Amino acid sequence: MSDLLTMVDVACWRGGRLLFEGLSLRVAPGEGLWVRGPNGMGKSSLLRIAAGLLQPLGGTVSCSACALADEALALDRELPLRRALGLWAALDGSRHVPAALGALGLAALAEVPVRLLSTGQARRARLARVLASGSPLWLLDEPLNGLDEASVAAVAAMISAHRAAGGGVLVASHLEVPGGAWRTLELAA
Ligand SMILES: Nc1ncnc2c1ncn2[C@@H]1O[C@H](COP(=O)(O)OP(=O)(O)OP(=O)(O)O)[C@@H](O)[C@H]1O
Repeated sequence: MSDLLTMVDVACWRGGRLLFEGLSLRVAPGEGLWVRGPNGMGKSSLLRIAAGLLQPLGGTVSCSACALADEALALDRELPLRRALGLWAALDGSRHVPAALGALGLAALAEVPVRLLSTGQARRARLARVLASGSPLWLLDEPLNGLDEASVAAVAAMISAHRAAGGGVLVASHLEVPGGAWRTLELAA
């Protein structure tokens, strides 16, 4: 099966400096790749390049349909959560919203407007958005930030199931993320 993400010899210039160069990686179906490194090394920038949101200085990027969960909630604050997630699901032509709500323990909040979610609930909602998208490749930026123990377990189960179904995950995280074995990529100065 072909890779979900391939980067070859990628370089990134941001904030007036070279963050990294000569970076190559791949994520195959079922795989997880964990990007580590100190603050400011370019982990989030790497995910944005993979998502096509940031132009690399050099190199080539080939990425299947992907969904990025970063700091941005990217959900309409005025809509009930179920409908806000539905906009993302519709974009990909999939119907994964009930599964996403259930997986992140958000089913009881389906009709609550996004703006009323607590900080932790909103963090779970940004991950539910990724699941709802039905995308084969997930790009997760610090997915465990601000999550309680039960939510971390839910994220682990969600990642395991996604990988078992042939999905791939590229995660940037300071904490070890459960959900299967990870290959690691260290961004260092
Ligand atoms: N929008 C932007 N414009 C200019 N420079 C930026 C922008 N976003 C980030 N940078 C710079 O790019 C560098 C890498 O940032 P990035 O967020 O990719 O690092 P990171 O490894 O994810 O950091 P952290 O672990 O703190 O989240 C930093 O020096 C940062 O100041």
